[in-house]
Amino acid sequence: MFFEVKNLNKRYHHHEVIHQLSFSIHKGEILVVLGPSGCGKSTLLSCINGFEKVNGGKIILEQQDITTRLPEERNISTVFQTYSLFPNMTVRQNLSYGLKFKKLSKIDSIKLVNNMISLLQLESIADMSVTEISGGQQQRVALGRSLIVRPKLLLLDEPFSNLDANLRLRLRRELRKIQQQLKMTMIFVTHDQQEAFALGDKILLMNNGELQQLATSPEIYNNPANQFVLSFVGKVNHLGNNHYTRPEEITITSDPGGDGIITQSTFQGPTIDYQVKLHGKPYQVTCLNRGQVFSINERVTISYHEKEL
Ligand SMILES: Nc1ncnc2c1ncn2[C@@H]1O[C@H](COP(=O)(O)OP(=O)(O)OP(=O)(O)O)[C@@H](O)[C@H]1O
Repeated sequence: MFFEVKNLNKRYHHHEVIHQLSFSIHKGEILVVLGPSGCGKSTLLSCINGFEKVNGGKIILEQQDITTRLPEERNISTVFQTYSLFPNMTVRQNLSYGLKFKKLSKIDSIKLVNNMISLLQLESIADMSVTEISGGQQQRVALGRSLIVRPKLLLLDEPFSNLDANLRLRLRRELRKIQQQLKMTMIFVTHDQQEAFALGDKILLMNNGELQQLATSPEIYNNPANQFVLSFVGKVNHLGNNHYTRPEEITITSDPGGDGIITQSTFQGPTIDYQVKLHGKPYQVTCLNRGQVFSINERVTISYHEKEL
């Protein structure tokens, strides 16, 4: 296995933030760490990159135990939410900064910087100060600065959360492409489910410092391991005794004699969200918008398959 975390424990004073966490990653994979605010995602990254000491367990990179190594001796790079670029330098100078410690010839350094500029499409802003470029461009430079030193493992801590929705989407796609081109192994932290589903080869879902499920996006969504996972990813209608159905698994049919009644309707464009009341119980329903729109107070019948945890 390329990278392994075994029985990791981390405490701040007496507060245990990570408890017996174990997982592994293949080379060239993106693992997305997903979980609610405060569940320990950033702390996990800090233990992996060595900014924080662990209280138990092992961290192994390419069969080498790196648990107690200094951050600069781990061959791991981190991209943060705040870009932390050098404000008095140009894009090119920011990119070349990390290479100073690499004992490369000047020509090789220039070549690597130029390659990174073209990989990240930064040609038109390469000689501008980083204070003069947009947030999306700054984040691309921060990514480039981490990639240029060719770490064995790249950690990304909510790198796109300061950017608007469209830019996030674009950078997510670009990151995926670059990751595949460079065959880079990455751990990407987010609390955004859509981002996790779109990016992760695997998703590690955490709560209160404990692993809840480690699986692909479809597995997590379609076969949640427990109640926490079921409720954390997507919407759900709980039917009692660990039975449930997802809103998109319910079909509505217009029926003047039906027992269901439409009580809420939210038009989303490609989909429409309804609340249907049936025998006093509200059901969340998501329908593909195929032209039929149900009205509030319209009588309907609903049908669905129950699933069991
Ligand atoms: N340096 C620290 N000293 C003491 N407690 C800390 C420290 N850093 C984090 N914590 C606590 O550890 C817990 C986990 O924090 P962490 O930042 O890892 O969570 P997170 O999942 O990354 O949250 P978010 O999504 O909000 O960034 C929180 O209860 C936090 O208050």
